[in-house]
Amino acid sequence: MADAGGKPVIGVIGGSGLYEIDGLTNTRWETVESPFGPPSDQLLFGDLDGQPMVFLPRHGRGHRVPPSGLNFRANIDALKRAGVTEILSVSAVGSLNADLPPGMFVIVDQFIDRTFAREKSFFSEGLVAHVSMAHPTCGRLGDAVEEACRELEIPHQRGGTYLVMEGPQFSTRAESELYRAWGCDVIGMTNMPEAKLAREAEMCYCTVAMVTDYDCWHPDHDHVTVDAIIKVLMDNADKGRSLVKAVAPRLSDRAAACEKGCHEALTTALITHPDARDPSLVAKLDAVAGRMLG
Ligand SMILES: CSC[C@H]1O[C@H](OP(=O)(O)O)[C@H](O)[C@@H]1O
Ligand SMILES: Nc1ncnc2[nH]cnc12
Repeated sequence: MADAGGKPVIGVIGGSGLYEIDGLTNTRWETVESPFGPPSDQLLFGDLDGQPMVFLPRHGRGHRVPPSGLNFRANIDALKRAGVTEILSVSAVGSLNADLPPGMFVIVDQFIDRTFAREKSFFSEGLVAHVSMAHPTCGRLGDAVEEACRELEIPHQRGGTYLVMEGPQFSTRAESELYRAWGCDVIGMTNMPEAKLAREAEMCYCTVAMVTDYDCWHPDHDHVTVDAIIKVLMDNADKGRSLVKAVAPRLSDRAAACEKGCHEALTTALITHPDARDPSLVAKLDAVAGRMLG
């Protein structure tokens, strides 16, 4: 359990290309068990310039787990159990927008969820909840990421819509054009239901998306391949790691409670009458919804 003495604890979910954190001291990999099953890997606990940090490689060390095989519920539940209050999600994405070339970082603020083969909620029969997803990312965490991008002179865009596809195959040209017509900026396979579950678990969540390719719509660029993605990621890995290092201290002088309301998302969400709740589900939700379930 990471303890920041009432201050925010940052958890980094590292996507493709971000498998470690620079400058982390007092590190230890620990197994965190979750009633929702095994997370992608052990969690790496450490300190970054005195700020407690927890790191989870989204696809596991060695990139073993495909997007549809990720146990998103276990990942978020384990981070919550570890004491994390704010999640910085780092992701590789394709660009759907001519103004977002490879190498650009996008501080995502909206999602369109087109996934269909994933467990999307901690809640189910026996305890029903409906949280708001109107603003799926945390503006306070987004401010910290934006300040860090500016300081490091990383080319970035504040705001953007991330289309989440099921994968694992990349999109067809017709799909890519459709998502562009919808006004989407970037495309990836992992941030949903991650963001929904972070909201249900009352944690701040913000995505920094690193553009690696133009998917398959751009007339002047080849369609995306893993090789091309890895090449851009290697060129940008240092920037991604420096960004995480620069975000962490920006949180340390803040109150743990997020003024955007992320830590109170369940206050108005539970609808099942206390007498009608399933005790076994209530027990499973001890970390995610303990604040509301007592
Ligand atoms: C490496 S190819 C595509 C892979 O990369 C992205 O994952 P992440 O968000 O974890 O960086 C994308 O969504 C695919 O899963
Ligand atoms: N074009 C793309 N489509 C889906 N996921 C991606 N991750 C990186 N580039 C991608």
